[in-house]
Amino acid sequence: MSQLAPSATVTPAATYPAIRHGASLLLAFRLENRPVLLIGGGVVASGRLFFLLESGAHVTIVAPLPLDPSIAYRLLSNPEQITHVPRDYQGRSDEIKVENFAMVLTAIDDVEMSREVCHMARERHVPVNVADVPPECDFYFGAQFRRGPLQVMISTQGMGPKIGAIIRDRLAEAIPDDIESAIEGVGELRKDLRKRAPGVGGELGKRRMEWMIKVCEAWPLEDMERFRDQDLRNRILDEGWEKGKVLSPEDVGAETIQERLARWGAGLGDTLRGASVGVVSGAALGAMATYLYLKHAR
Ligand SMILES: C[C@@]1(CC(=O)O)c2cc3[nH]c(cc4nc(cc5[nH]c(cc(n2)[C@H]1CCC(=O)O)[C@@](C)(CC(=O)O)[C@@H]5CCC(=O)O)C(CC(=O)O)=C4CCC(=O)O)c(CCC(=O)O)c3CC(=O)O
Ligand SMILES: NC(=O)C1=CN([C@@H]2O[C@H](COP(=O)(O)OP(=O)(O)OC[C@H]3O[C@@H](n4cnc5c(N)ncnc54)[C@H](O)[C@@H]3O)[C@@H](O)[C@H]2O)C=CC1
Repeated sequence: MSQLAPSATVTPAATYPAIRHGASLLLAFRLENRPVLLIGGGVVASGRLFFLLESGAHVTIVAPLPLDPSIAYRLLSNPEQITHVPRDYQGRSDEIKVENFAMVLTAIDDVEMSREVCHMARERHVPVNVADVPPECDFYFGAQFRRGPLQVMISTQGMGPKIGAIIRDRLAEAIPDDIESAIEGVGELRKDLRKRAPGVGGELGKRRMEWMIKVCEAWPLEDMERFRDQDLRNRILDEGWEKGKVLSPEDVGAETIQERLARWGAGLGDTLRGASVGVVSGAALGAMATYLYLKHAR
């Protein structure tokens, strides 16, 4: 309870949403290069490992052999991100201490050991997830999908993980195709804007944010991938930002052939970088060009 300052005005309660307890705090946890302890080597641990590797964490896995095949594969494919200790975790007597990690996860079929690990982690204020015992989780995983920079997670507060996965599949279907290009385009535009109007906060920061909000509102999601084109970004900044205006897609006109080719070039580059074959034949290039054409032509 706090004492309101005498000058504070209280707005009627109806103005603000009511607090409904029972929610989790949804966050995007940044783990790049941070150490995480993963105990267990089965199929659930394998799912945890995948998401940890994508986040850039360094994972210490303590689990006896045999490991789930996908974990064995990751040990070979991402050795720099994983340390494997091939034995059972011993709880309090183990020389691997929970306090040396940013996060601790157990995915084992030993509830007593899981409970011990949970207590150890909580004593040291290290966030912990125990896959088989929800009350021993400081945070839950959720059903999720990723499209480039976009990540979506569904939580049902532990009530129904499978229904969470079904809802996730429906949401994924509803997201426009190639949303990653739209987000990348906006990211590039924000980066260029910051070069012209650098710094944090202040009047300039306010103007920058107001302008970005208006740009995002003026452009349909499906068109924002065009911001990946440098010439278009320059135009939007020169004729828009510099003059206190916001250009809409109508203002800049339909995409020019040059812009489209530039975007295709970027797309083709990505495709080639992602290709697992070293040599791409002329026929394959032609097929890729057709694919990109169909993908981008509207
Ligand atoms: C609390 C939580 C803790 C945590 O794990 O963080 C938890 C707990 C438990 N799950 C159990 C069972 C199953 N879990 C799944 C699947 C997933 N479980 C996930 C998350 C969570 N599971 C957290 C809450 C999430 C939320 O709030 O919605 C998902 C979303 C994410 C992920 O794990 O990566 C992933 C789907 C990902 C995907 O499909 O993409 C399936 C289905 C399947 O395998 O296909 C089954 C069998 C069917 C069923 O039981 O529904 C049991 C054993 C129950 C028992 O013994 O009967 C417990 C323990 C308990 O409930 O007591
Ligand atoms: N949260 C979730 O989404 C789900 C949770 N579960 C629960 O999660 C737990 C793990 O599930 P699975 O991976 O399917 O089990 P699993 O039986 O395939 O794997 C268990 C792993 O833990 C290892 N292990 C056991 N004691 C250990 C110790 N002291 N130290 C290190 N490793 C140890 C085993 O060697 C094995 O590799 C189970 O209790 C299961 O009920 C199951 C399905 C989904």
